[in-house]
Amino acid sequence: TQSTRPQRILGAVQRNATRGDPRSVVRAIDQYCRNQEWAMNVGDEKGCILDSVVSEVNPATVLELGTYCGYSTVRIASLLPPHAKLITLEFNPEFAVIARQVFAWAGLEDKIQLVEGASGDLIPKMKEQFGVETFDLVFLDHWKDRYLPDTKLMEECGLLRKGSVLLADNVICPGAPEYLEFVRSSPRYESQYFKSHLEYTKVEDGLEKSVFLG
Ligand SMILES: O=C(NCCCCc1cc2ccncc2s1)c1cc(-c2ccc(F)cc2)cc(O)c1O
Ligand SMILES: [Mg+2]
Repeated sequence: TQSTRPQRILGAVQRNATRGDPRSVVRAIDQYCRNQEWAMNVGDEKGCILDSVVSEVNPATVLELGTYCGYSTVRIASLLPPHAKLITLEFNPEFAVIARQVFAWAGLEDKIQLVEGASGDLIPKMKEQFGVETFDLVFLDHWKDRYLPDTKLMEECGLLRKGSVLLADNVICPGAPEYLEFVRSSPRYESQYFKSHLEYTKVEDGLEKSVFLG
């Protein structure tokens, strides 16, 4: 039977990356998706911006919305301090199966908790079910029309504190216009745009970093 793109990405990791070496996993996925077939990983160019924000925030608690094959999850987890906690939400069970194997290959499964389900259902359960107080960093990379409602939901659920950082992928392509308008005009956020390109292409895209002011 025909393999899926996530299965082929996992194959590229298992063939080309070294077990327990997260950077080699990231490199193997980037080389495959740049040379063989495009996939919606944040990619190497935007990935460097993600790395710099993670290093600057040095978060103890991270929420990622949208796991896919776990490329950005591995990038983030490889930069976290020892007892930090990364929760990543994935809606598609087939993606989740692949991502868990990518985390295992990278040797990061102890730092990452993958939860399957829709962000709108899971965010209200974060405190009681996952023992989370607030998130120091949130990486938004799921359905683009959920960025704004889920940001409002995280505020309502008390999951953001003064200084929490939201980092949103794809604010230009595919685009999240309502989200951009909100974080750039709200007095409760300090926003900054990092211009880049859509993964593995020359198309413009970028990341929006927004600090919650409380
Ligand atoms: O859709 C994208 N990403 C979200 C996938 C949706 C997965 C979800 C996870 C989850 C978890 C919890 N609740 C609900 C959800 S829904 C996406 C798309 C492109 C793109 C760009 C140009 C194209 F021509 C074609 C695709 C590029 C990207 O970097 C993306 O991130
Ligand atoms: Mg994306």
